Amino acid sequence: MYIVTAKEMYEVDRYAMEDIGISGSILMESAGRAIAEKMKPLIGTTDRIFVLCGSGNNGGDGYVVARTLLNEGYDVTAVQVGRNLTADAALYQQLYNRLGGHVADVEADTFLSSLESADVIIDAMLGLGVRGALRSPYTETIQAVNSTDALVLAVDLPSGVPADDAADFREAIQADYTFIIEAPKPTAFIQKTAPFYGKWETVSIGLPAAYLGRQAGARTWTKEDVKRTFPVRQPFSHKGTNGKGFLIGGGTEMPGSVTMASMAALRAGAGLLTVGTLPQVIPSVLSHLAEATFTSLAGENGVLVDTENLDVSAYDAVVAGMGMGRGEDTAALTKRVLEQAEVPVLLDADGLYHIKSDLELLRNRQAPTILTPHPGEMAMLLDVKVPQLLEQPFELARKFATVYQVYLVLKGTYTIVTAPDGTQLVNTTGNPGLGKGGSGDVLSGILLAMLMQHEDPLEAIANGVYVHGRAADVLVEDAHSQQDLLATDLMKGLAKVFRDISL
Ligand SMILES: NC(=O)C1=CN([C@@H]2O[C@H](COP(=O)(O)OP(=O)(O)OC[C@H]3O[C@@H](n4cnc5c(N)ncnc54)[C@H](OP(=O)(O)O)[C@@H]3O)[C@@H](O)[C@H]2O)[C@@H](O)CC1
Ligand SMILES: [K+]
Repeated sequence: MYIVTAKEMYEVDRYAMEDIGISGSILMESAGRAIAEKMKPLIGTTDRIFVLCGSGNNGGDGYVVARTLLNEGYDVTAVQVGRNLTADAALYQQLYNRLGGHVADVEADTFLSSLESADVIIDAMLGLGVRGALRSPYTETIQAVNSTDALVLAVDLPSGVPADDAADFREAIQADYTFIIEAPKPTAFIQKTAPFYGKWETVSIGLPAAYLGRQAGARTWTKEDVKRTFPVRQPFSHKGTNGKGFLIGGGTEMPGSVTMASMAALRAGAGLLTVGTLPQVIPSVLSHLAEATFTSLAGENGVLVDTENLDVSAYDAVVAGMGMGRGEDTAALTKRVLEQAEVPVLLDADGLYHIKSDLELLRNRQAPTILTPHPGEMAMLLDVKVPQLLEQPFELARKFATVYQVYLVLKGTYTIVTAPDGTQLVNTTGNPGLGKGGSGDVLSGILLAMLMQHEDPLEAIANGVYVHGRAADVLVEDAHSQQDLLATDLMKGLAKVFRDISL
C-alpha cells in the first residue's frame, strides 16, 4: 500500500485532471459516492446524520456524500462551515439543494448545541488543504463534535490532522472511522496523530494508480512483499553459501545482548556466525548456543577496545554495537570496522553513539551501512529532541539517510526503513510486547542474517523488520501475551513465521 504526502497527492490530482482529462468534479463525485457506500453499513436508517462541509474540496466531497444519503432516504442535513466555497464545492452544494436537501449554517446561534441530537456526524470540513493553526468557525465546531456521543466518520482526514507531519498539529476531530482517499498519508503512522483517525481504510476513486505509485515516496511492506522477495534456500546450498556473519559486541556487564543477537542470526538462517567479544564473555554466550564460533577481541576494564589485529575480511556482513559501552577506545574499534569492512555493516545501540562525532565516515563507505536507532538514538544522531523526531519521523529519517547515504531503520510502532535514495518502507507488524530490553538485539541479529542471504539490502532489511514484528505477533496470538513476551521468546516465533513465508 502506497503512502503519499499532500504534495504527492496534489500532483496525482493535477495529472488526473490535466494530463488524463478527468475533471475535478468527476473526481469529487467519485470520491463522495464511494465514501458514502463505505459509510452506509455503519449508519442506521433512522439515524440523525449531520454532514459538516468545509469550504474547500473536502467539503465538496461532503456535499456529494450528503446528496447520496439523502437520495437513499436517510435523515441527513448538510452543514456549511466556512465561507467562499470552491467552484466544485459550490456546485455540489447546489445539487444537494436541488434534490431537496437543507443546508444549515454552523454560525447560526443555536447550531452547535443542536449537534448533540446527532447520531452520526460526517466530518468533511478540512482535508489535505489544512494549513497552520485552526481558525474559527472550525475550531469551535471541532470542539463541539468531540464533545458529542455521536458516531464520527471522517472524509479523507480527520479535520485538523495535517497530511504529512505533526509539527503544527494542535487539535482535530476525533474520528471513529476515517475513509482515506486512495492512499494513507504519513500522519496515519505518526504517534501523535494516528489515534485521531480511529479505524481507517482507503477508498478508491479512480485516480491513475501507476502514476500514484511512481509519485509515492513511501509504502507499507506487506506479507506479499516478503513472500515475493524472500530468498529461496537452494537444494545444493551449504553453510558457506548461506553467508558468514561477524557479530561484534558485548562486555562483562552486558553479555546478554550479543547472546540474543547471535541466537536470532542463527535462527534467521545465517550459514556461519562468528562472535567477536571479550574472552570472559565467551562462556556465557556459548552456554546458550553451541552453533556459533568465537574470536577473542582485546578488552580493558570489561569492555572491548580498539585493536590493530581486527580482521573483518572473511565475512559477508558485520554487525557491531550491542553491549559495547560508549568509551572512546571502544568507539575507535567501531570506526575501524566501518573503515575496513568491504561488506554491509550494521550498527546498533552503543555503535550509534560511537559514530556520532564522525558521521562523515558513513558517507565515505562503498558498501552498505545500516543503522538501527530507536527514537532516542535517532534524536541523538540528528541533534533534535525526541518529541520533534516523533512529530516528523518521515522527513527527518529521509534527510539523514540521504545525506549520510545509509539504510536507516527508525524503530517504532511503525518502523520506517529508509534507503540512501530516500525510498521509505513502513512496517506494520509487531505489538507492544516488543517494548522490552533485548528486542533490538534480536532485530539486529535477524537483519545480519537477512543481509547475508539477500542481494538487495533494502528488501533484506524490510523483510527482517517484518519477520521480527510478525514473530512477536504470532507468539501473542498463540501461547504468550504482550505482558510476558520476552526477547528470547522471539526465537520460537521465528519458526512459525518462516514456515508461513515459505508456504
Ligand atoms: N486527488 C485527491 O486527493 C482528491 C481530493 N479531494 C478532496 O479534496 C480535499 C482537498 O481539498 P482542498 O485542497 O480544497 O483543501 P481542503 O482540505 O478542503 O481545505 C481547504 C479549506 O480549508 C481552509 N483552511 C485551511 N487551513 C485552515 C485552518 N488552519 N483553519 C481554518 N480553515 C483552514 C481553507 O480556507 P482558506 O485558507 O482558503 O481561507 C479552505 O477553505 C481532499 O482532502 C479530498 O477530501 C477530492 O474531492 C477529489 C480528489
Ligand atoms: K475531513
